[in-house]
Amino acid sequence: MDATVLDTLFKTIASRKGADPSQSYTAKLFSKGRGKIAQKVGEEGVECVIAALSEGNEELVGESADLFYHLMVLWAEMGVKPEDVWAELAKREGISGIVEKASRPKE
Ligand SMILES: N=c1c2ncn([C@@H]3O[C@H](COP(=O)(O)OP(=O)(O)OP(=O)(O)O)[C@@H](O)[C@H]3O)c2ncn1[C@@H]1O[C@H](COP(=O)(O)O)[C@@H](O)[C@H]1O
Repeated sequence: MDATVLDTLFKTIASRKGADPSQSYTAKLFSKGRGKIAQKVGEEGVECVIAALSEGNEELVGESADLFYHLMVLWAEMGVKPEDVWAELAKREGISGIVEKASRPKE
């Protein structure tokens, strides 16, 4: 993942808070609120699944970009910073998902 591209995108997204919704798609999303933004993240996730199962790599790349964009709008809406997510990923580096799952407390 190229975190620089994502960090730049996040700064652009954050700069759209309070901007004119008729001039900026991001500002339009912010004006619609958290529910709509979260819904868009879900839709783009489903579109990634459809691209992978019924379309092809080109479509998957496009839908993945849509997903990242909408997810970052959700982070900005919620006050989550990209560094928070990068730090969480860095914390997991070298820890196998299988080992992590086995270490969870039994419910
Ligand atoms: N990366 C993106 C990006 N990816 C996807 N989209 C928009 O996301 C929308 C997704 O398409 P859909 O068909 O799901 O949307 P829709 O049907 O219009 O949406 P709804 O009716 O469901 O609300 C399209 O309008 C895309 O243009 C994006 N819009 C903006 N960006 C980035 O954000 C920057 C700022 O954009 P503005 O806020 O518009 O200036 C841009 O320069 C880009 O870098």
